[in-house]
Amino acid sequence: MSLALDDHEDVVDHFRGANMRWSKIKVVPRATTIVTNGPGRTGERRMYRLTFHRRHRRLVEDAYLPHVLAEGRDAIARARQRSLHTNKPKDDWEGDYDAWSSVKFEHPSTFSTLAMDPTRKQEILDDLQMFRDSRDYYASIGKTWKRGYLLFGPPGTGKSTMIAAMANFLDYDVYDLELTSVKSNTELKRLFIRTKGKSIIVIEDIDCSIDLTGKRSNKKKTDDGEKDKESKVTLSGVLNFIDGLWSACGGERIIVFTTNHKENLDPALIRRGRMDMHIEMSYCCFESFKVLAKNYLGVEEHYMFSEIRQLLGEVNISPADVAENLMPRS
Ligand SMILES: Nc1ncnc2c1ncn2[C@@H]1O[C@H](COP(=O)(O)OP(=O)(O)OP(=O)(O)O)[C@@H](O)[C@H]1O
Repeated sequence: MSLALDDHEDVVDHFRGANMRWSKIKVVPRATTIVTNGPGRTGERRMYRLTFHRRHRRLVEDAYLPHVLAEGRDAIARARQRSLHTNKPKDDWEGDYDAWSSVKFEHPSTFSTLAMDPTRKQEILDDLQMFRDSRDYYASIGKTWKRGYLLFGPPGTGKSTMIAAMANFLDYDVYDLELTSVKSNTELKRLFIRTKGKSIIVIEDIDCSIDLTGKRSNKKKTDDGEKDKESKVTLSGVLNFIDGLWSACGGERIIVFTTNHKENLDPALIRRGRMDMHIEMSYCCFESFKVLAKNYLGVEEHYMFSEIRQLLGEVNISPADVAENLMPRS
């Protein structure tokens, strides 16, 4: 729902026993000079006027205006249509503004459907919450408002699912950066500059995208088996991307790397300050199993649970494999 006021229309808001009257007014400058703000505009300004009894002045300054601003921010966030962006190959760009293609972000994963150790889950939630609420703190210590998370663990343990849960929790957009289709550090920089705040920038399987000598990995081969000679994103390009450039682009961005092999990554890439929190996604423990059983079967207690607990202590099985087995079979 959106509300608007017509010119000279009034609306009264009741706040803690006080009446707050909002009206929309037009102000035409008295100066003879005509200021044009675009076609047909003559410098006329429209604004909202708030009228209240003088005895409510402190209430308005200390409580009502902060309340209105917070409500406004929430309304904008609620109305915001979130997007999942993926980078296009450079040849398809019609300019930098066209570097990303976007679709509606509609992943259903949340922290309550995410199966992992509950204590660790709470730590991550607290960390994200703290990040989101720390704009003033980052400004006061002179650091850019950004945070890096490294998600590592075997396939099917929920790294992508965690990213979706983070985006849903924070109400952020997701930029899924496919590094293997970026041809140079300059292109990487241009892609980055086109990202917006309130977003999570994701590089999945980072170890498969660049190698530790700073050259591109040889994963991507041309048809005749030759290495793709055009690929020139380097480790230092990625390091610049993570820290050097942030300051140019404002804040409220999270960057997430995922990998199945943390041990293969250059320590420079994942040191604290770049990847602030390292999160291990591991095989299914009993606590994770209970979340999956509840999600998939609606079962919270079962006579087989003690046997399952024992089995999960003995074998490594990913949450993806457990989930697959909990799906109804035809
Ligand atoms: N921890 C988890 N909690 C809930 N569901 C999970 C979890 N892990 C895996 N799943 C289920 O398994 C599917 C695959 O998991 P996901 O893609 O998140 O794993 P991944 O660790 O990113 O795997 P890969 O390393 O192969 O990319 C998900 O769509 C989800 O349904």
